[in-house]
Amino acid sequence: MESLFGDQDFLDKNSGNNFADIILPVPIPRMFTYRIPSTLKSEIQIGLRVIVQFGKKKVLTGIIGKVHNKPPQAYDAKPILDILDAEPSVNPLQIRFWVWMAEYYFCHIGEVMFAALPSGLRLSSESKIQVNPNFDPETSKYPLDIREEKILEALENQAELSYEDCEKILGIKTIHPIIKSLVAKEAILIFEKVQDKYSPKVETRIRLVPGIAKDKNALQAVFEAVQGKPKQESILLKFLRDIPVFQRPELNEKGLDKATLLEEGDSESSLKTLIKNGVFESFKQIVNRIEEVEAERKAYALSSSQQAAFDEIKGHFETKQTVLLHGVTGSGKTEIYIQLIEEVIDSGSQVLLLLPEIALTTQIVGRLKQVFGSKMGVFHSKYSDNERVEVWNGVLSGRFPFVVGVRSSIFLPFDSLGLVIIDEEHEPSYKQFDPAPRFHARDAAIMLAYFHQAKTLLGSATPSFESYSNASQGKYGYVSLDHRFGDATLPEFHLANLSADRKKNLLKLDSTRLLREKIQQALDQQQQVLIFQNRRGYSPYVQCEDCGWTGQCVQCDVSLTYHQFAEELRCHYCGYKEKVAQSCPVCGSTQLSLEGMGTERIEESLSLLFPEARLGRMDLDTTRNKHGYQRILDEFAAGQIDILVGTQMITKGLDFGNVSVVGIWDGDRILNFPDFRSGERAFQQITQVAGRAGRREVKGQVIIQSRKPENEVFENIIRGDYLEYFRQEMMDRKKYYYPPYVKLIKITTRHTDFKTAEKAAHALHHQMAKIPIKKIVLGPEKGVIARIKNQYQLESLIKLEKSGATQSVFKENLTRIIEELQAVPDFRSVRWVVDVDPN
Ligand SMILES: Nc1ncnc2c1ncn2[C@@H]1O[C@H](COP(=O)(O)OP(=O)(O)OP(=O)(O)O)[C@@H](O)[C@H]1O
Ligand SMILES: [Zn+2]
Repeated sequence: MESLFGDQDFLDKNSGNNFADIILPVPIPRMFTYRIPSTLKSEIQIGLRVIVQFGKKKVLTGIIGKVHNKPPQAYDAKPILDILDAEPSVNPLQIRFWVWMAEYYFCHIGEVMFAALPSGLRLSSESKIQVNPNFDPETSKYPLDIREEKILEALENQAELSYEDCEKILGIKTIHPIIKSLVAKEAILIFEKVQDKYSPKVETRIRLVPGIAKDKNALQAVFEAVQGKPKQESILLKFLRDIPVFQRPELNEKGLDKATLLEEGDSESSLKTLIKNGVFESFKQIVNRIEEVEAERKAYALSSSQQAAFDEIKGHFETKQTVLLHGVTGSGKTEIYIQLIEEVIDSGSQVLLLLPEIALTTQIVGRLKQVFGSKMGVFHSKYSDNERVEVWNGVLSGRFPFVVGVRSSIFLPFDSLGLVIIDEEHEPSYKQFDPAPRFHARDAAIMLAYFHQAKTLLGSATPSFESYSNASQGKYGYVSLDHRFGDATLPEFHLANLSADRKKNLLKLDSTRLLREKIQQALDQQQQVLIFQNRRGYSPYVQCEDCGWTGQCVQCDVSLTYHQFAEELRCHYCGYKEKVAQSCPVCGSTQLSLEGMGTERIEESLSLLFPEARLGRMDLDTTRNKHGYQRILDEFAAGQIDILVGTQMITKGLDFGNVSVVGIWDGDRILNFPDFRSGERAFQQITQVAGRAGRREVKGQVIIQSRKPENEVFENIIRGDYLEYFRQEMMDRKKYYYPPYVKLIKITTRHTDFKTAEKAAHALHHQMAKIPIKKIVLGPEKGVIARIKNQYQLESLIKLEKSGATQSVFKENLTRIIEELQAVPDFRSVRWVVDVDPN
């Protein structure tokens, strides 16, 4: 990858420049240029929040992206009205990264900004203000003037005010100087929506008043006074047990959290009495939401092959930015990461470790926490916004030199990354599907590392073909670990023939005899079993046996999945639900049958087949709340579940010693993915889930059920022959022009009316064909799902040669074409969604 623009624009501060490009929270493709008034010149800096006028009436808050001396050609630059903060909110490297992302993924820079900023810092077309919860008028260093006080008064009655509200309250036209001053005085915060407000977590703490804490006689007197009042006495004793005031006076200073003091059931009113009588005092303190955990162990010593891999990685880093670590499942990649991370943070640089989905990888996060303790920040997708702001601030303040996070953690305010690690780099979930920016976190992270001049390590047991081919061409360093850590060996594979079993009447509730036997053996030896099926719910189709009717979503062209627990039919695309009909809505027949197996139904079948086994299920439906996933994992780890049925959630990173059997319920379903990557994905998915078996002493066995076990993909997987499989597939990719040989761009045309969508898609196609570069334009064709949420989807696929220049020409033209089409009256409400490097 190459930088698309020069470095100097982004690195220099303002040196007599007259113009600034501002990133605004509005849907315009690029930054907008404003004039820097001479009064602000000395303060202008990249990353500062500023106030500008946009259009006739709107006043917006934006971020300075660039300063320069080129006046805009198409319009007269308006002046920047004011600067909001003394310090920039984002650093120049971040801005540079945003610009790259908007350009590469063909979206608005405002959209990137929106994805990147936690809402506490986010800007929108209607910024609002709230009281800063840390603000205390009594102790504030900065006196407020009358108008400022008026605004704060108004905020006492109303949680939030818009700029316009403020203007009305004061009866003036230009509110921004006052807002700015209030922000500078730390009296208010600017935010976007009420529910996004950042509020620090406040704890009430209790301590002995100084007169008592420093005087044994005074304390003695207190004890005498509470004699006969056992409730008060008990609180006093509890306090002194936790805080030995005379030996450790500093602990009394810090106080004891009120909740802890009262946790053994002591009464709140007795505590109040003690406070009223001048024994205790209470005070408030802002605390971290993110728990502090001390490191509990040192990194393990590496085995000799791990050490060799570690040395090779570092050797490659001498000459290459990126290295691919191809290590089979259970080879101990995580321990190698740990050593590298330690080295880099010891040298004073930052480290980012990306994981496909934190909730799905709590085990690895736990292992890292043991080693890095409170130096490590965790950036979850299930975190609340407040928690995100704390991680953001932790990176800024240096509290977290190391962050483990999901794809959006690439936007954190790093200023000196030394290393970025992307674990399970092949994972499709690294790609953001919706909304824009539709970025691939692996590719974006490589770019981010490049901007920081940092190294990137990609780790996987089943590398993506993109990365493997980059490695085989020498663009990336390549390091391989081909056996498991310790004495563990790779699992043994068996194919179980569904068709043959059916003919011989051996099939029971869709399970083959072989699978049942292997499960039984595992249960007999107190070993655990994982069953994988990539389909949640009970059954994916409800069908009328008389007329063939199937239950369809009213808004999407997909069949509804039956969920037995909820007794509902649900659409997995839009969330539509309906109660199950007792009879067919078309012919009235009551012969409705449930076709196909989802995880819910498999769990039920297994409980019938193995009544003595304890079953568990892990899928989106059982893990919706924040701790659902962890609970199931804990039960599994504690041996309270014998057979765990799950979707792709059970394929990632699980490291349990007692799993001896992995069953793949429907191997064919994995292969039948309507996509050029289906083979690659099948290889990855099956190898990964199989890799959960036999990770310690017990030998692992994997059973794949299939109607067509002779498929050669299975053969390659079973032989574990990644390279052979890669070679075969790459020949096809080359022949039919697919990545990594070409660059793909998918454009989806959406509209509620099919005819309009079709017309618009053809018009687009026609225009794109005229762009004067080498390319292949396919389509437009109905999407895999022709209609989602009442929007028809038509897809065009563009294949470009892999050169930066070609892509720029194409994207420039595409911007123009879409703008022109949007001006056509018929197409005004058509939406075009551009997806670069689609999954
Ligand atoms: N040097 C070491 N000393 C002690 N234990 C180790 C060492 N290296 C790895 N292990 C243990 O071996 C097991 C497998 O290692 P790890 O989970 O890191 O493998 P992995 O390559 O990440 O596997 P996967 O790709 O399947 O997730 C873990 O339980 C880990 O704690
Ligand atoms: Zn739907």
